[in-house]
Amino acid sequence: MSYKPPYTITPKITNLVAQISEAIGGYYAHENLRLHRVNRIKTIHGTLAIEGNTLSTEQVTAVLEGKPVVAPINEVQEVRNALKAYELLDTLDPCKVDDLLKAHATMEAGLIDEIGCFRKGGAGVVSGKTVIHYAPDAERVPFLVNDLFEWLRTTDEHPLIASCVFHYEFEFIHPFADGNGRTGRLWQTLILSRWRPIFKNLPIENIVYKYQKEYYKAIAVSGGKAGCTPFVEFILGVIAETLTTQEITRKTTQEIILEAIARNPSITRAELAEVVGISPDGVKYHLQKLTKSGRLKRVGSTRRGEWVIE
Ligand SMILES: Nc1ncnc2c1ncn2[C@@H]1O[C@H](COP(=O)(O)OP(=O)(O)OP(=O)(O)O)[C@@H](O)[C@H]1O
Repeated sequence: MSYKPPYTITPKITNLVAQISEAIGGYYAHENLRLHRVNRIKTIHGTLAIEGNTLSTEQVTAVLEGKPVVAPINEVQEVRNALKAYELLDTLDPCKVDDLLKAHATMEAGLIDEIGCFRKGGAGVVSGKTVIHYAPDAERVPFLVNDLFEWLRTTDEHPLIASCVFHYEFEFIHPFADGNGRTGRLWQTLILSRWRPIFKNLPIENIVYKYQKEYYKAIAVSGGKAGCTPFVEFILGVIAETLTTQEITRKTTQEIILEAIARNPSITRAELAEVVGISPDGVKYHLQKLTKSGRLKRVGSTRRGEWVIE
């Protein structure tokens, strides 16, 4: 029988999925280059700071711009690698194990010997002097990872939930000698970006960093029969907070109108009012503005005609 990770859909999860889905509808999927850059820097800073990298966002920016930075050489290398790994987001297939290995090789280039391959030895997570997680034996790792990817390929779970479950299960397996946190977070972003491209631009890692203690706790209290329910709730909360607190581009009313017209050029004013959530008079005002500025043209009669986007 194929593997199914244990978790429960709680009311909190359902509510967060609804809240995030609603919020995401108001954001641009298109690239805004300045924000893309700002948010990518926040992402890289956040995901590396969780693991103890000391570079500031200014230093991460300098590395991105190819400027010299006074900092430990391996930390600068971590930043370079993470920047390259996040640049791969458009080309990686979230359901391919080979692509995971490729991402890991990029994330760990020049830092450890075992790059782009599963660990050969034991692994664990240590807090102070205490081992808080003993990862499964190395021989089992390829099978466990394959089972997890098979689940990801075939599940009809909502991507918001599936990506959190994947993230937790991945950290539990701890497939690599190092870089499990960074690669797991990258993979969740990858899965989410295939659902809504805006996720490439959302610095979720930055908010995870803000709640680093809670992130570790959510992993620690997950597991057993109850599965990763607490972790799913935690990460969905982080995504919801990212959507409300970070600088991301909101769609304007006119952009929503143009999108609706692109889908249906004969859409009526009343229908547009429904889509945008404003009055028909409000729609009229925006249609006039769009026509005046040359973005939109009416062809044919008022009743039977169509809109043409210029
Ligand atoms: N109790 C736990 N069980 C499993 N995984 C955990 C637990 N607590 C934390 N983790 C995960 O393990 C990650 C740390 O693993 P690992 O050291 O391989 O990652 P990393 O990206 O290389 O970090 P570092 O730069 O510190 O080496 C954390 O970021 C978190 O995702």
